[in-house]
Amino acid sequence: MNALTLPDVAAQVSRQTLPLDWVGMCGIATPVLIDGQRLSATVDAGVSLDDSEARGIHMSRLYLALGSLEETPLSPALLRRILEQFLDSHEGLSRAASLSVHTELLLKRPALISPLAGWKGYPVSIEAQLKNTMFHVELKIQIPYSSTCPCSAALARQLIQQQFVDDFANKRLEHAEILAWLGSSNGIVATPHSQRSTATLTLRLDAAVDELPLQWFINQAEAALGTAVQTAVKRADEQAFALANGQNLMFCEDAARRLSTALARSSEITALDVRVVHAESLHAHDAVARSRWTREPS
Ligand SMILES: Nc1nc2c(ncn2[C@@H]2O[C@H](COP(=O)(O)OP(=O)(O)OP(=O)(O)O)[C@@H](O)[C@H]2O)c(=O)[nH]1
Repeated sequence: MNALTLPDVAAQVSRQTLPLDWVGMCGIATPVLIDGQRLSATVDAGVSLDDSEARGIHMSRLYLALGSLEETPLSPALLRRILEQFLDSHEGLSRAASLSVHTELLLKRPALISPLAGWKGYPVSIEAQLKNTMFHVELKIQIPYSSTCPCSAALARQLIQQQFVDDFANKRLEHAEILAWLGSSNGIVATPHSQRSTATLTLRLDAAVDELPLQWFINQAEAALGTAVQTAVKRADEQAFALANGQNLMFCEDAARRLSTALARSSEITALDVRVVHAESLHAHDAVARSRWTREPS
């Protein structure tokens, strides 16, 4: 038996006629090339099935079109070429195609003070769509950071003041005694709560952008947030981190506003969705804020 005699169910007419919005494969394993790194990724690839009578799409044609992902650096142009192959190989069946690449970008980050550095992983998804010649790319990036509650800091400061009143009431203030008190556990009788937090940025790239500026967006976001989580840490780095957090108190609302304002200045994007999650240590639930923004067409 040769290939010509193999039954082809996809080519049959469907008994139920109904177009489908999306048909494809999710979780295809592949290497991808981003910023000179060869990364392990999973891909979701699909097309619409607009021919309501066609039994199925041709999944092998989508799968084979993904071959260039392991050889060519990932870019909007490459994603577009693959999506065009999806549609060319489904002529008469499909008018829309989409491709999502999920991976983790690894960036080496220096310590705050010591000459150390370490790797940090940033989960990213690159999602491309082609429909009626309209092509667009969205980047989804997750960025971990640290946040200290401003309300908790104010309440802790008040308790420290109260302790000072209790310990020094009706006493002559001696510099050496106060210095020693500040270094004791009474001098910091309460501490504000802080938490590891996550910002998820969804950015729609302007059609003129011909690269994937993932690192640039991550750097912009971390600069806006101010207290990125660290990699290699010695005591000097931990002390600098404690100072940075003390000078950078923020509610989830503050974090969402800072990110939205910082990224709205970027001409590379036409739409932005910022979602921040503060995994509270005060509560068993999270504090969450969201900001969405779309550039008006000029
Ligand atoms: N459409 C469809 N295909 C499926 C599904 N699950 C598995 N497949 C298989 O995907 C394989 C590849 O399909 P095709 O691309 O049509 O393969 P082919 O007919 O050898 O390739 P062409 O000659 O290019 O059409 C087939 O063996 C299908 O059985 C499904 O749910 N839908």
